Amino acid sequence: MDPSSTYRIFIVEDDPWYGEILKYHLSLNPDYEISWFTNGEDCLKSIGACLPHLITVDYSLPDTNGAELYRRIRERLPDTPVIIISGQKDVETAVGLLQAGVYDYFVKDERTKNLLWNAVQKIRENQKLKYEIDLLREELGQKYKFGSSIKGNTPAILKVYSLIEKAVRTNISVSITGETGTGKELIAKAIHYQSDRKKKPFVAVNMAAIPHDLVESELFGHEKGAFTGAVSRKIGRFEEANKGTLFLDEIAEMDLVLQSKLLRVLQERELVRVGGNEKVVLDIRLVTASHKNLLEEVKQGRLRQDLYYRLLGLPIDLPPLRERTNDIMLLARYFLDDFCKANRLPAIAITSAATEKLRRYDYPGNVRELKAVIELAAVMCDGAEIKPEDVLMNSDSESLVVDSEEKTLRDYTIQIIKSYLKKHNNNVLLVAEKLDVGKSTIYKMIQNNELSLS
Ligand SMILES: Nc1ncnc2c1ncn2[C@@H]1O[C@H](COP(=O)(O)OP(=O)(O)OP(=O)(O)O)[C@@H](O)[C@H]1O
Repeated sequence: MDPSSTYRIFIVEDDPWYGEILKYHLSLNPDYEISWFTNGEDCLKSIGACLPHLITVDYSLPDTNGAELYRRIRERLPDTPVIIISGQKDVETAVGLLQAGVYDYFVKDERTKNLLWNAVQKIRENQKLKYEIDLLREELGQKYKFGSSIKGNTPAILKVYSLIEKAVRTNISVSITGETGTGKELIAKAIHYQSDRKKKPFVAVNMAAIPHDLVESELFGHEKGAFTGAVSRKIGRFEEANKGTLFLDEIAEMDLVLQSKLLRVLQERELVRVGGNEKVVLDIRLVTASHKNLLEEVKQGRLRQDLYYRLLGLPIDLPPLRERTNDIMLLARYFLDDFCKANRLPAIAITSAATEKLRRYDYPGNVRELKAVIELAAVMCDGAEIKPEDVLMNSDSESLVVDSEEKTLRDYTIQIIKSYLKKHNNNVLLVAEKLDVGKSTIYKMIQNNELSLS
């Protein structure tokens, strides 16, 4: 329900005078469409006809009370915020209602109107954000479908598609293995965004990237004061991923002590934050990835065998690109079109000699490297077609770093000019001529500190 256009508020209030006040006050915002009911049954009946974004409920009603009406609303509208407005200040009832999940509890006095006004605004803002996040997640779901962002037609990759389809039907853990850049994270996202969990978070954690002494608190969170520097409570990545998917990348990098903690959390399906007592119940799908052979890690004593079997679930092995050469040109075309679109360039062709060169290379960095090679070729070429000399593999040039992602055209331009300057002893005129750019372009980059003549 989009909360940004007409915003439907139900008021349940049997006191005609107070009901009129609330209705009048909230109607001051022309976006709000107010429906006023004097008893609980009428409100429940109307829920069937149109869905409210928010409901305010007077605690004492002729046919029911606020707690009972809240319970019945909740059965039908689990996500709609309910505010209870009561004639009496009853702390025990208020605490009980808040624990049951009502959004807020106001006592009728001179401040109620303003409190309600502010609460409605805040709730609506949150609902708008949530609505936008849902839309974005929906879009991401489309993005991570086979054929849209995961490309490949070779039997090896078709087998991977069929395993993903099997994985999304259940909540089974998935362990993905494959060399760097083969698409492990992409597959993990595809599983998440095609599963029932797609509207909940996808949280990715690279075990190799977290400093050793912070891993536990990063994964499981900590309470305020748990250790020096723990100035406030921190929610860990497991909790962040609750109801969604947790992707633990480079799982083999975990030390043995942490492995036993992880095993306990997975077995008990609950965790306790570092320095705390409260148990947090977990409902996550776990997807792990590694470029190492995990069974070999078990044999070498670096990975606990019991953890290995816990994590294994449905194993998916991603073949390196050199073993699926028939996918190279499909991927190359896809990355090239994508790059041209993102940089508003006209479509670029690939000559057959360049195709040959692209197909022959063995891509130690796999799909990620192919993507970088293609993007660089798009920059190096004459704008119409990619020729073999535009296809620069890592092995062709030490000075050109082609394995990074998400660069802009300008980043690439700077990178290339830098490498040419280095190669030609900072001879700006020669470099300008060779790259067919104006020398003033290079001088301007030097002036802007984007380049230096070192
Ligand atoms: N089949 C594919 N179709 C389209 N793009 C792909 C495919 N496989 C990988 N990619 C792209 O290649 C890049 C690297 O993929 P990803 O990060 O998923 O690899 P990875 O195996 O997780 O790498 P690492 O082990 O280094 O973390 C990403 O830009 C991804 O979108």
